[in-house]
Amino acid sequence: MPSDGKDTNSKNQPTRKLTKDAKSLIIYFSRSGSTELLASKIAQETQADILEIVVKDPYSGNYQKTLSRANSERENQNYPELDMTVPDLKQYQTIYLGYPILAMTLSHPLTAFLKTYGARLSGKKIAPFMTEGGYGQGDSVQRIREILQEQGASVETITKALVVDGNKVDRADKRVDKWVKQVQ
Ligand SMILES: Cc1cc2nc3c(=O)[nH]c(=O)nc-3n(C[C@H](O)[C@H](O)[C@H](O)COP(=O)(O)O)c2cc1C
Repeated sequence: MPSDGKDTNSKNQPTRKLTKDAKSLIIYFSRSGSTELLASKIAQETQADILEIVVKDPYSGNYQKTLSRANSERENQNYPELDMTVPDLKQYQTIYLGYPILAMTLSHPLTAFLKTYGARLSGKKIAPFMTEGGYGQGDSVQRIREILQEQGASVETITKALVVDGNKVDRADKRVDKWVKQVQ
């Protein structure tokens, strides 16, 4: 599995663009910036608002430490505490949900977000997108569905997911364009 090195997105200011009129919102978590780059491409195509998920205790820049933490969070179902405020989301019809695959599954900040705010996504079109290191989407979309159901959110529409290799996001424009058109 490729290491993504020392970098960590937690040192950047969280991205947050919430307007009065947008009908779509991109909600994403990114540890080392690849999912963030993909989210910015989707934002360019859709003019959607953007809400970055921020955790209180950021993941380490070290691959092994992050892997241990992600494994332990999964095994103990002990998901990270978030450090953000979330609006009521009523104005949005489509929610693009973005995350990296960490330890074969949905990143746990996304899990925490859905477990806390999932009910606010009820009745909306959910469009999952992710970056990964070559092992694919794992059970992540299934997890999104399960958690939303647990939260009592109605989940008729989860679109086909966009899955992009984290090292190839800069070359993914055509795929992003095609996927966004399918979602809309
Ligand atoms: C701790 C850790 C675990 C990972 N586990 C997987 C995995 O199970 N499957 C996979 O395809 N990629 C895995 N990756 C690769 C990431 O999904 C990939 O680097 C992703 O683009 C990172 O996104 P980000 O830069 O937005 O944080 C892992 C990366 C890290 C750091």
